[in-house]
Parts: sequence; structure tokens; C-alpha cells
Amino acid sequence: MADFDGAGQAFMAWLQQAGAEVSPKIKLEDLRHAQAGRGVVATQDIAEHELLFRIPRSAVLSVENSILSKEIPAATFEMLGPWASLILVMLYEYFNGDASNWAAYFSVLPADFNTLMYWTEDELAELQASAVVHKIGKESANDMFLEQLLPVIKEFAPIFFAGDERAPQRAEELRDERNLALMHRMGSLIMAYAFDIEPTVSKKDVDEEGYASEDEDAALPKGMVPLADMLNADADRNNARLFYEASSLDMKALKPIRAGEEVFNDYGPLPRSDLLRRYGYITDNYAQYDVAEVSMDLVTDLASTAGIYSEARIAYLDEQDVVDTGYDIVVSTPFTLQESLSPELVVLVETLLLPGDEFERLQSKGKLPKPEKMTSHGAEFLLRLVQARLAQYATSLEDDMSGCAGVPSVAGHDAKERRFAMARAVRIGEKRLLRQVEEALAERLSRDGNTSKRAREVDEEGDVEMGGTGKKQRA
Ligand SMILES: C[S@@+](CC[C@H](N)C(=O)[O-])C[C@H]1O[C@@H](n2cnc3c(N)ncnc32)[C@H](O)[C@@H]1O
Repeated sequence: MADFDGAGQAFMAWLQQAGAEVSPKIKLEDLRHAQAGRGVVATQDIAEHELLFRIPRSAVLSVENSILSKEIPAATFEMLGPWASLILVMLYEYFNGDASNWAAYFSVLPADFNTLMYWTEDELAELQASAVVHKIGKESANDMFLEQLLPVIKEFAPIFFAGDERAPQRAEELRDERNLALMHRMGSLIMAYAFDIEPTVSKKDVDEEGYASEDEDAALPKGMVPLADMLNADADRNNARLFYEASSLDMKALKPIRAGEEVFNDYGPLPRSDLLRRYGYITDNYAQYDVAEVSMDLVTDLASTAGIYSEARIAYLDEQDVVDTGYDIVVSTPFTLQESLSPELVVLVETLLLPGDEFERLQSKGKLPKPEKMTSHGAEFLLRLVQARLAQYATSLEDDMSGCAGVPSVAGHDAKERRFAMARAVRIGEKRLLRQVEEALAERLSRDGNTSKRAREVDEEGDVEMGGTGKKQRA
């Protein structure tokens, strides 16, 4: 406890020395009892728009501010891109120990994470068929380190390990497990803590919440913003935001915050699966953003079995930007099929189902079926698809829910149980969503069946009356 509090106090003192302005109405709080690490809490009532803290741009841990950027050619950082460049700088500053400007900051940044990268096989298995399991990227992170970062560190070893005559060996030793783990730590910190740093002059809108985007190509440099990254998030409980000013980054209240309330940033509308992958926690408030992904592979398998798979049509759909590796099914409130089903998925299915001449007609005009005009055949195929998707999970929704009234609480468990409980909540969320779509499609089909049955009956009696049901009533 003393170490935890001591590190927090030393960090706040360092921040003040670095020129930060911190409102006396907030404090850094130990939230470990709630499995939330540190957080920022209001100690007095705060008004809307009030400044919570102001961090000078010079205190941001970034490529621009690290002396490494004065020693290594700018072209090297350009070649590495924002992610790898920040990892490089963080490793450099970390290896500098107490000599680093950011030493006090490093001591409040975690070394252990609950993000999926750190989950064991049996913990990951609890996520079952969630698509997030394939998005963890541990191997690609290792490759990036070995193939991009390590060669740079070796090339500039005398700078990286300045004053150490063993610099070349130390660079070579970075290959070992322990150092790979260090690289993962820096990568994980960037993923959960870094911001995209909007340049002084540009008015370009960053992520709404300013948190670092995951897009490798995103041009904005990334930086670690001390204190701003001590804010937790809980979906719509967001009450503060970082503003990019000319010489500082200002955290301001977005609404009145009462004494005792936590100050929350916004990590974005992330499904719980992604929240777990990127931040290592979930709360029920994020269930509104849950996503169940249907892979293109599953669509292909099912279409092949149904005899409707066509390379030519897929090629055309690809030209039209419809083909993807997976399609999202999202929560909608109130639920509608149209809002929840990915329009691209509906277009893909409807295109595969078109009669030959109809496909040729649309193709010749460069057109596609309209996603809002789902046919009965489309609904039937989608129903089978959703059922096949549900069958990919090892247990049913009922199995998962048995023994608990609602989604099991993720609080108050030991670390492993908590990961199991979080995984269970994620897969329950996805299965519920798929089940909702399954039921809606089945209902839609039964309505279509009734309609066509009625039409057939009317037809068979040979007396169709426009806009009326009189014949049936008479019968
Ligand atoms: C930007 S940091 C926030 C500061 C962090 N709590 C700390 O102690 O360093 C993001 C991390 O905080 C934790 N976190 C954020 N919001 C949370 C919440 N509502 N509940 C639990 N943990 C949360 C997660 O571990 C996440 O990866």
C-alpha cells in the first residue's frame, strides 16, 4: 500500500514540477478494491467546463519530446510509424531508469495487465467462438519487435545504451523472453493508455475521446499523457474530455461532477470483447455496444453447401467493397433486424441468391440488391447462418445462464475467476444478440409463410380482390 500511495504521490509531485496545473478539486484515488487500479475522483463539486488539469505538451511521453528523437534520424521514426516509434521511445526511456524525465511516471504505470494478450490458453478458451480470440495479435507484435524494432535498436545501440560498452550485446539480448515481455508491456500500455496527439496547429478532429486509434496508418503521433491516462471509463458515465491546446493538453469537465464522484474519460463505443482485448476489463454499461461477428469463411461454407457460392459474384461484390473478412451483428435499441444486421452481409447474401439473369442485369448497371429489401430466401439463408454461428460456441446460451439470474457478476473474484466471469459475460452478450436475430428472422419467415399461404389460398380459389379480404371472410 505504502509503495502504491508513495508512487502516486511522487508522480503528482513530478507532474507539478513538470509544469502541470492540477485543480485542488480532484485527487488520484486507489480503486484497487474495485479492480480498477488508480482513478481520479472529485473531492469537491465541479462545474461543467471547469478545468480539471492542464498538462504541458512538453510533459507528454512522445517521440517528439524524447531525446532519442534528436539522436536517431527522423526517417527511422517515419519508417516505424506511430505505434512502433512510441514503443521504441518508451523502451529507451525505460532503460534510462532514474535518468529518464519520465521515471516517476513509469512507476505508476502497470506492469501487469488483464488484456487478452496476457490470458492463458484455458482463459481464452472461455471466450469460445468469440471473434475477438483471433484479434489478439501476439504473434504480429512479436514479429514487429523482431523484424522492425530490434534492427533499429541494434543499428543505434551506442545511442540506445549510451555509455555502456556492452551496448551491442545488450541490443542483441533484447531478443530474449524477458525483453520480449518488456516490449509487450510497452505495447499494452500504448493500447490502453496512449492518446493520439493532435498537433498544435491542426484543427483535425481526433477520436471523439482522443484515445489512440488502433489504425496502424493513422497519421497522428501517439503519446502518453500523464494523469489524463489515470482516468477510467465506464461507457456513458463519461464526464470529462481532453482538449488539445497550443502548449498544453487540458482535461475539462463535460458536465457538473459532484464531490465523491469518479472522473471518467471515454474510451469509445467498444463492444465488451474489444474492451477486454484492449483494456482488460468490462462493465455492464458496455453491453449496448456488443457485437457478434459472422466470418466470411462461415458465409462461404454455408453458401457452398447450399450450392449458391459463386466466385464471379464474390469478385463483383469485392469490386463494390462489400466483401470483408467478417460481418458485424450489433445491438439495436429498440431491436430491428435492419439496424442489427450488417447491410453488407444482407447484400452479400441477396447477391448470391439472385437468379442468373437478375444478377447480370444489376452487374451491367454497377448496382447491388438493396439491403433494406431482404427477401424470404435471404432471410432463410441468414437464419441458417446465424444458427451455424451459434453452433460454433461450445455451450448454449442456456448452459451459460444456468445457475445465475442475470449475467454473472465479474466483481469479487480472484484474478482467474474474474477472467472466466468476464469471458462468460462476453460470450453471453454475443449469443444473446445472435439469438435475438435468429428469433426475428424466424418470425419474419413465419410472417412471410403466412402471407404467401394466404396469397396461395386466395389464388387457388381464383378470386383475388385488390386490397380486400372479403373472399376469405366469405369463405
Ligand atoms: C487509461 S488506464 C486508466 C488508469 C488505470 N486505472 C490505472 O490504474 O493505471 C486504463 C485501464 O484502467 C482500467 N480501467 C479503466 N476503466 C475501468 C473501469 N470502469 N473498471 C475497471 N477498470 C478500469 C483498465 O485496467 C484499463 O486498462
